[in-house]
Amino acid sequence: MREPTFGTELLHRSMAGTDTDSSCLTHLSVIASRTAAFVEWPEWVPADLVAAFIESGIDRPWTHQAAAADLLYHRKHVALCTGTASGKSLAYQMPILSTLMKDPHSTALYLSPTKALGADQIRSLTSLLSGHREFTHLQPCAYDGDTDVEIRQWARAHSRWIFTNPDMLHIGILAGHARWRHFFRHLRYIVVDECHHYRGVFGSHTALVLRRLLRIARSAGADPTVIGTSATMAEPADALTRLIGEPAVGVVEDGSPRGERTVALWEPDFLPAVTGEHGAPVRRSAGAESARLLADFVVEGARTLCFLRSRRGVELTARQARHLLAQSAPELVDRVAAYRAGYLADDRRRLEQAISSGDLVGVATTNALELGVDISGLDAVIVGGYPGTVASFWQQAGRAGRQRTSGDSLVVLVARDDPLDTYLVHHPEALLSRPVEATVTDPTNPYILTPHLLCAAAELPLQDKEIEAWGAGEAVAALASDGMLKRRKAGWYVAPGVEPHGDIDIRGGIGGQVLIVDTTTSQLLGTVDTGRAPSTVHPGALHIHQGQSYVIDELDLSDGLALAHPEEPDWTTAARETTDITVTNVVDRRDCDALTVALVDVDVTHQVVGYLRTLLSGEVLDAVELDMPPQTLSTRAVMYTITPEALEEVGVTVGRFPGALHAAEHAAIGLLPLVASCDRWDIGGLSTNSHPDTALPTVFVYDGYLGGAGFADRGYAAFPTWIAATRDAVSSCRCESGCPSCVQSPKCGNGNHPLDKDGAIKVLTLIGRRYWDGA
Ligand SMILES: Nc1ncnc2c1ncn2[C@@H]1O[C@H](COP(=O)(O)OP(=O)(O)OP(=O)(O)O)[C@@H](O)[C@H]1O
Repeated sequence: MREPTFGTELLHRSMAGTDTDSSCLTHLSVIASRTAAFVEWPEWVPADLVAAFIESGIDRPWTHQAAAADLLYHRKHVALCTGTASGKSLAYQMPILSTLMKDPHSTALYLSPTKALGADQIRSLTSLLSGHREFTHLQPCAYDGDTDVEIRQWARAHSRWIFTNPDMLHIGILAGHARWRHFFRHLRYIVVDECHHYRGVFGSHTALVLRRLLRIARSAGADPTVIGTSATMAEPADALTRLIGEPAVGVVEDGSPRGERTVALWEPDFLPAVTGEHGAPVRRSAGAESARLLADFVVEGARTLCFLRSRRGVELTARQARHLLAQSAPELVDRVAAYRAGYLADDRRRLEQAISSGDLVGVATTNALELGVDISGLDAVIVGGYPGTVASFWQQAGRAGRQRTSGDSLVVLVARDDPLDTYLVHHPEALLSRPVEATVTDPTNPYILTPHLLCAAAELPLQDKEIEAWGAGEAVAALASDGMLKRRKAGWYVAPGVEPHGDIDIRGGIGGQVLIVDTTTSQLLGTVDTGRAPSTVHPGALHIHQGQSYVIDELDLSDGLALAHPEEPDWTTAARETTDITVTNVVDRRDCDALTVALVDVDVTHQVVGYLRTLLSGEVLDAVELDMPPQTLSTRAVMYTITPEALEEVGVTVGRFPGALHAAEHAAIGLLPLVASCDRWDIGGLSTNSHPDTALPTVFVYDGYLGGAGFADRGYAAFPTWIAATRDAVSSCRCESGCPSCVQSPKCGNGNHPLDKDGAIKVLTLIGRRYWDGA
């Protein structure tokens, strides 16, 4: 028998003497520890800098740090992909600080997807440099939405290492690059931290912002080298190459030490007396189960981070854990807290210190603490609900075991009542042995590319060879015929009066924005893009802002306003919408006799018809009807058709077509995130007995972004894997005739009716077989 590990012992102790059901544990595995591989400091690092590193506690670099640093120093773009807490910062600090010390003009730019992470990096850099007069001229400085106007001016004139994010780079730096001429002329390094974050629409926008950055730096006479870092990046060299549009070298051999990590997969049991939609059984929620584990671990003295998907989930889980502790160990109640986005930097720092010092033993958090935060001494991580990607799962898992002594840790994934989570806790290899997913980006999506072309032309005239390199010939021709771009001798210019930068929301919105306003205080709570407003901020919708709940009173799409008031109801809402699809173009197709699978361009017309109010226990409270205007989205879809004869042959009679296809569609939407790094809310679907464009039983799964964010393309490329996993998920679910863990969808426009679970298994089996037969 295997020796008990730190993790198994902790789990065992926590479960002993509680009513926790051990049958919830579906899998347990142990990832072995690893010892450090050190090398000497590269000879090009100045002695003063080596002394500063040693003083900060780093005696020698690990192998991967020196390898990546050396490549970067010698002007090769590097993708560094090594584990969490493997000291990726040192890998770029070495060459950047060395060059900045040797060449008094050179500059560097650091980009992170969040402001908080940039602030952490500056803090650790400042602490490294403090007390060394020879570094005072480096002046690292943040330049983001929180930076005061005077500091911005100062930073432009004096800072040699700017810390910013892609949003600010786009709107605040590239848009006014003339004011940054000195900085760009000497730009030697660009750090793109936490690269795996740049996926989907945000990734495509960032890829174009980076291309614009490189061309501006080059036109100013510089030739910067890029390092991209991540603990969880598939094919790192290719991923960085796609992101910056230039070849990069990968460094993946990890020389840092690692403790033993025990991973447990956990499926909460069905609740005995509760039923959901159409009488379906309901499982205990991932949040409630996570709170129970959090309280148990805290009682055992294990410092634990518990990740939840929503801010509200964070608040509720912390509250519930404290409530449980009040009964069993009241002295520990105040050692548990909630952490959510929206905290000020100082509060966040205090909280991180309280976790590091052990004053706080348990913290429930959103993914705000997932990225690169260096908190030491954590023993356990609870992942309350699969976070959507394997990459995120490992990022969250990697927050534990960061202490240098043993570094042993326990990670528990608690499944939500949803097909993907169900699948993963019963197929551990699909989570634990699968490489992290490739980041899906598509910078040639014309809806994303076109506005960036205007920005690029406004920054510097566009050259034909750049247009070719960006694959932008058609988009430029369209802009020219619309009179937005004009050709002159020096290249393409924007037409007078065109100011394109403000029209881009690089976090995903394409098109207009709806402002969400609290009518009791007139405070702006946030924005949502117009296309998504009817399904997210419809009247009656629950909206969460920084952990506070609001209920929407009114949505005015023409004025771009959603009005809300604060309220703390004990229910959540999910919009119900109907969908129509028209196929506008077949991009690729594969005919396998009775089955056709195709990648198609489509126009999707949505109409929100109501919403469902669900109690936090999972019980459905009621369904409310709504009449919202229809909206059309041009995007990409994966589509399959099956002949009626083939369906009947496998025992799905005509009367069962709608339920079988509908259930197969729901489950496939739930499982697409397995093959494309997306969230189930990024995609939608439609199934029909006979579609006007195909005259056959047809299922569509479409990308929820204008022009597509690459998710449907990925589903098409991985179609057989995706369908096989979907079939497995549905058939391994223990419910009788369909539940949220397999074929029910939280956003179904038809109230999850009709659904035929057995029919779906037959359809999915049939597709899998025909696809391979047609191979
Ligand atoms: N060569 C080294 N020897 C000892 N300690 C080191 C070494 N390099 C880095 N460290 C320490 O390891 C810790 C983690 O470093 P860092 O935060 O840079 O890791 P990371 O790889 O960026 O982590 P994540 O991916 O989780 O953000 C820091 O406390 C750092 O001081």
